[in-house]
Amino acid sequence: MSFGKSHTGRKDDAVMQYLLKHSLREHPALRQLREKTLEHELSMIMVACEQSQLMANLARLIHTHKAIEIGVYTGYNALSIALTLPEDGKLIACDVCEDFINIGRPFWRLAGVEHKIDVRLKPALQTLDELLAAGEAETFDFVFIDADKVNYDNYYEKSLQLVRRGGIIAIDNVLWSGRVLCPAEGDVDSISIHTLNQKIHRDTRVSLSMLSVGDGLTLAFKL
Ligand SMILES: C[S@@+](CC[C@H](N)C(=O)[O-])C[C@H]1O[C@@H](n2cnc3c(N)ncnc32)[C@H](O)[C@@H]1O
Repeated sequence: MSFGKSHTGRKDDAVMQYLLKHSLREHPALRQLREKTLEHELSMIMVACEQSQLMANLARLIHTHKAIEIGVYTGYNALSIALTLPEDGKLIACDVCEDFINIGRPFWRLAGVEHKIDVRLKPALQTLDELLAAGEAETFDFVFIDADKVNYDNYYEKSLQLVRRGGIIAIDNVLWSGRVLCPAEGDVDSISIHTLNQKIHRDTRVSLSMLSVGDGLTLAFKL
């Protein structure tokens, strides 16, 4: 069975296969969307399924009603979060590529949660500014940051304004396949992620955990 390519070598890793076989509980629409996405040329950018399940469990734990996803791709994680939301809950789904969204939408519909996913097709920073301008500061429970890396710090700062106390900001790719250890000169993505990792470690506005799940996941809990 193939669970995706987000985790390097996961198909050949017997321990990872065991972990997935004994813990993954995918809604049928999620499984179908993952399999459909694996046919896509950029499928390596899809979130790791066990990471998505962890975030959905956390979102449910804190009774998430309003969430934001920054970087949706085909919407595997968007669907996973939407499945945890109450009937009147909302996920603001930020992306710039309609073709990606169109791959996922039929599976959101199949799962009966399409109405909970509010797609905003424009640069995510613009969407976050619009939410702030609309008076939605401190009203969100959960944010997942997973788009262009050079804007990670901007996304983090805007998310801190939008999330309530006790809310969670989850940040993907914080280990960036190990390139954060010694970013090469001019490698702006690695430098941006590493700089934010250093900043969050010192940031007294949040408590945090950095997990090695997927490509590295930081969980920042707003104090
Ligand atoms: C790593 S993928 C997201 C994976 C997704 N979270 C999942 O569940 O599989 C990154 C996405 O960010 C989007 N993106 C890149 N730059 C963006 C921007 N400035 N604003 C919004 N989305 C952006 C890309 O189109 C791509 O779909």
